Amino acid sequence: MTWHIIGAGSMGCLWTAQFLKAGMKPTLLLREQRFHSLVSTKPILAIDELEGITHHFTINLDSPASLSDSIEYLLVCTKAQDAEAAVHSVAHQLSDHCQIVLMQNGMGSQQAISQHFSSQTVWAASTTEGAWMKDFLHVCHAGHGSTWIGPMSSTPDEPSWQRLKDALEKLSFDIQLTHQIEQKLWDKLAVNCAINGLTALYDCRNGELLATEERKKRLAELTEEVSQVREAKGVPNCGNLLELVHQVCIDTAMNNSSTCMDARQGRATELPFINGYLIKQAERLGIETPANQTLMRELAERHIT
Ligand SMILES: NC(=O)C1=CN([C@@H]2O[C@H](COP(=O)(O)OP(=O)(O)OC[C@H]3O[C@@H](n4cnc5c(N)ncnc54)[C@H](OP(=O)(O)O)[C@@H]3O)[C@@H](O)[C@H]2O)C=CC1
Ligand SMILES: CC(C)(CO)C(=O)C(=O)O
Repeated sequence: MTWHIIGAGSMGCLWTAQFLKAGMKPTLLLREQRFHSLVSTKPILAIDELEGITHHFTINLDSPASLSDSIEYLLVCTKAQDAEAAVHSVAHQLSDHCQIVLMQNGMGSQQAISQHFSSQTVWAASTTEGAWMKDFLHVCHAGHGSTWIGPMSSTPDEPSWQRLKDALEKLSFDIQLTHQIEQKLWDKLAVNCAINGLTALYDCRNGELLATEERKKRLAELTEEVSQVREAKGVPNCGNLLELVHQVCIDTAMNNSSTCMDARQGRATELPFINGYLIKQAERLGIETPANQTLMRELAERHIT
């Protein structure tokens, strides 16, 4: 069984390395230009493990336009704003029974892809694994975590669950297939709605959001609005969301959030799929979200979008 991974950034390289470590032969799909610049080289993927060891693997690279294989398992590791285009770019090669796993933060891209690719089985993942890129095809595994994967499309039949389970079973990551992926996505959305935008606004580490009463108040207001929308959509709360947000601030105290890093580097952020998604859902339900709207306005004034 062969996995194709699209997006050769932190997550794409991290997961590709896991398949290689497990003795599988994944293909990593690059953007056309990047792929063609590498055609005459023998590409090596390097991963710095948390334990201090660096592993090197020779790797199969390809690009959406050059690809001749049919795709049976596709792992999508782009940012949320690029995910739909990435899946469309390989649509011609997706087999009818292809399993597509979406690794994006935020929400909205998963729903759009699962609606469009209704003949394939679309799964969404939520992960607490952490990784960052040291260089092109050189990834650092920054933190061990867990990954939950569940169906976005109407519940897949038993053979589809089994096929996905089999395709992942050799990996040493903690992976749980779940019927409750929507709850996991909403938990992560609450964390990202509260932490990501504020860290970009204050240009601070995650832990510094707990440093003043004013920041803690904003965390609480942002999280409360996520709770209200989630409840109105009928997604059960599995615990206290604000406690979860505080715990993530503590556990990742020294980290700069992905949005803070994107803002520093003048890149587009995933906020339209985080606070932007929440605001749109709230509008449909007639719920006010002043904390999230104020935050998005303040960020836009600083050209963080
Ligand atoms: N890094 C982490 O620790 C974690 C990340 N996540 C989530 O995982 C997702 C991926 O994040 P991450 O890996 O960090 O992001 P990166 O920006 O590091 O990687 C995304 C990669 O996808 C490539 N890409 C985008 N569109 C295409 C396309 N059409 N064809 C081929 N390649 C494409 C990008 O290329 P280019 O640079 O040219 O655009 C880039 O190399 C995000 O939603 C993120 O929030 C979740 C948990 C942890
Ligand atoms: C959990 C958190 C906030 C960790 O930094 C994250 O998901 C991100 O940075 O995007």
